[in-house]
Amino acid sequence: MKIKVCGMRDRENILALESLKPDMMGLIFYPKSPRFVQNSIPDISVPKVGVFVHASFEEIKAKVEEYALAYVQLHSEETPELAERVKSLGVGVIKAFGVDGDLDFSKLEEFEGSVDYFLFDTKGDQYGGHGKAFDWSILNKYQGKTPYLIAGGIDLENIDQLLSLKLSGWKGIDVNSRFELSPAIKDIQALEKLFNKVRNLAQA
Ligand SMILES: O=C(O)c1ccccc1N[C@@H]1O[C@H](COP(=O)(O)O)[C@@H](O)[C@H]1O
Repeated sequence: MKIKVCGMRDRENILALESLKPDMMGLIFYPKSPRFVQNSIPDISVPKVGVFVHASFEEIKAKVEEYALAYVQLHSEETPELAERVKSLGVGVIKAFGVDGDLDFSKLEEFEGSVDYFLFDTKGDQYGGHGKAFDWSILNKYQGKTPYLIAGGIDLENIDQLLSLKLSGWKGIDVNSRFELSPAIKDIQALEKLFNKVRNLAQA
């Protein structure tokens, strides 16, 4: 089970998180986010994911180069054509979809083969980072080939329930605001508890 920690920005906090060896670390390049990254980021061994909302190919390319991103997360209404252009930069692509009471699975089909992961996040009045979970049981209907991550309000209260689910295609979790002490500053001790739960389960 992969663990992505998103919304990082602060140098010391990033270095502390690196010691937990997450599979991916997310940097948010959306100016309206309280986690918007404009500063430099320390060199780390963890693959970095740039999160974009309504960004052009040129903007994404510039950040891929400046921050040595391993993945690009497209978190708004992007087209499969943009996803393919981004992939041609040599990065992995994560395409996010908002989930509320329902999810139109046919919307995913046009991205099959163009992206490395889907990411299912709770639909809300902002693009992400609202800290609310969706009803994960909807993912029992998933029949696609692309592996996916689950995001949206994951915390120490609901992780046991989430980890008890058997969902086809599910490869990881993405955590963010529910582990924050303040915007973009994560509680490393709380994350360590989460990592232990997820990794103990993987060994069971
Ligand atoms: O966190 C943000 O500010 C944000 C802004 C715009 C797009 C995505 C954003 N974050 C993503 O939100 C999900 C889940 O966050 P949470 O756990 O519910 O707080 C995660 O995929 C982040 O990448």
